[in-house]
Amino acid sequence: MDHNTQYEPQGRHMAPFCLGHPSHALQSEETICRVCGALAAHTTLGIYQVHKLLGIGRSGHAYLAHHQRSGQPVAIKLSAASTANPELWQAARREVRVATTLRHDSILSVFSCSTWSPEQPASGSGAFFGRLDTPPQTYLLTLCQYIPGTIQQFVAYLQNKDNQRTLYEKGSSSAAVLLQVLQQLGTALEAAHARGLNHGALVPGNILFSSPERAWIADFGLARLQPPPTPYLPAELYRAAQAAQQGNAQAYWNAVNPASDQYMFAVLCQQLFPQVLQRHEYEPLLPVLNRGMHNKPERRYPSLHLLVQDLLTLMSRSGNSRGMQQFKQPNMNIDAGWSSSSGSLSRVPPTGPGSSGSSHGYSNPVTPIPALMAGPMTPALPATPITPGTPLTAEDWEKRGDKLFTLREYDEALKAYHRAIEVHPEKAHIWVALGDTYFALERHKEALMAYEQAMHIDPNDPQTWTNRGTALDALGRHRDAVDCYDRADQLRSA
Ligand SMILES: Nc1ncnc2c1ncn2[C@@H]1O[C@H](COP(=O)(O)OP(=O)(O)OP(=O)(O)O)[C@@H](O)[C@H]1O
Repeated sequence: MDHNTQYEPQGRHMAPFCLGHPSHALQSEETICRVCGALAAHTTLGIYQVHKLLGIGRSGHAYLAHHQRSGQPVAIKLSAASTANPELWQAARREVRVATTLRHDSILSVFSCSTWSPEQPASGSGAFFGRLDTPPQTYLLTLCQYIPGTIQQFVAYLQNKDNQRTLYEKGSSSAAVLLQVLQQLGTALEAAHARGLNHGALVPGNILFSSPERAWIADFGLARLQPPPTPYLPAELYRAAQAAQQGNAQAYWNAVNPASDQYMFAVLCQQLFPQVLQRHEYEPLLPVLNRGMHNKPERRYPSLHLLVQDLLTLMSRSGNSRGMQQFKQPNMNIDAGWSSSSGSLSRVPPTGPGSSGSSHGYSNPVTPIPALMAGPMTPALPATPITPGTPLTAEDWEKRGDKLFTLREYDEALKAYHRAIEVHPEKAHIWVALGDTYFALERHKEALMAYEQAMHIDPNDPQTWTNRGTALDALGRHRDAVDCYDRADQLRSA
């Protein structure tokens, strides 16, 4: 039975009907359709009114909703209770928060992740966010950034002859745009891996586009709740996926890792290339993808950015290098650019000793595939533990804080950031880092105070507003939180 993602009701005073199938009749008080499980049109969830079904994924429905006062669009996802157990939900919520604290340009922002039950009053108080006591008929409700473009639209854009001509006139090409997007996705995944986060289901529905040149990965923390279908599932996860299908979702949750994300990324590339590139453009790239999809995880690339780097180098070398020169600029070097000039991520430190002087620049030669195939996987986190030393400068303390945060040693990270702040109380970004750390420890009041201190120093940083909103959400102050998100949006679009 096909569901309906096209229908967007116009009037506000129509008889209630199901957003999934307008023909399904609903009683006036019904919020969820008893036939297909979709929400009724115009359902109000707190201060948002649901307008349209965006799609149905493995674990639930995604909707477009609007903030009732400002009209700001958001995406709301509802996953039914049967998709995960409460402990896993808690873990998912933690991961969602950590993913949001990454503040990566290509990781979808999640505003809140909580529970909702249709029996609760659905309008007015904003009290739809429940606690995780998981009563029956509870849904995991995720409120996140709405990103209108799909991967299908992206492909259609690059296939369009007029667009190809326009890109050509600008000195670019479909290949260059595709690679730019793959690079964004690659850096997002790498940033997540560096924080110990694995995605777990890089399926097309989880790749969104705010413009043809700007891609986002959705559902960090949520995607892992359910295994993806073939061809995205790597062989090493079959058993865990089977266990998940038999009710042990934890098995899949625990089994995903950076190498399995790399596999799925390579599968996505394999699907995209023939649709966007000429055969002579993508054939030289297939060995790279084959390595990314190797049956043995240890034979894949040590990290995803090496895979992207090889794609990039090979594409630049092929006859069709129009628009590729941009990727050779120094700030596209993943390691060197991640913390500052690429603007992609503000707080992810280099992931290993010596990585700041990295040799992973895109202008480097192709990684020799056979030579590395036999090598062990490079761990995403520093192999050597951080030994207590005597850092001399505030910058050292800050770096130490970053590293400890990456290692999830939040208590120690707190100490390090406090030391950095003692010297540099005027640096807003350290207060934000401190706030993120308190947040990771679920010390929400202190997180809020740290974010507010950062805002006092720099009131115009949209990310600080978003983080403050997340802390307020966690403290149950949902209306204040939404005001923060609104302000963040205003600042971003200013
Ligand atoms: N934040 C968002 N903004 C805009 N559209 C979205 C957003 N999130 C999801 N969608 C749309 O809704 C559809 C369903 O999303 P959902 O997350 O439920 O499943 P999926 O991503 O397609 O698959 P999966 O469950 O395997 O992750 C997506 O395919 C996408 O088109």
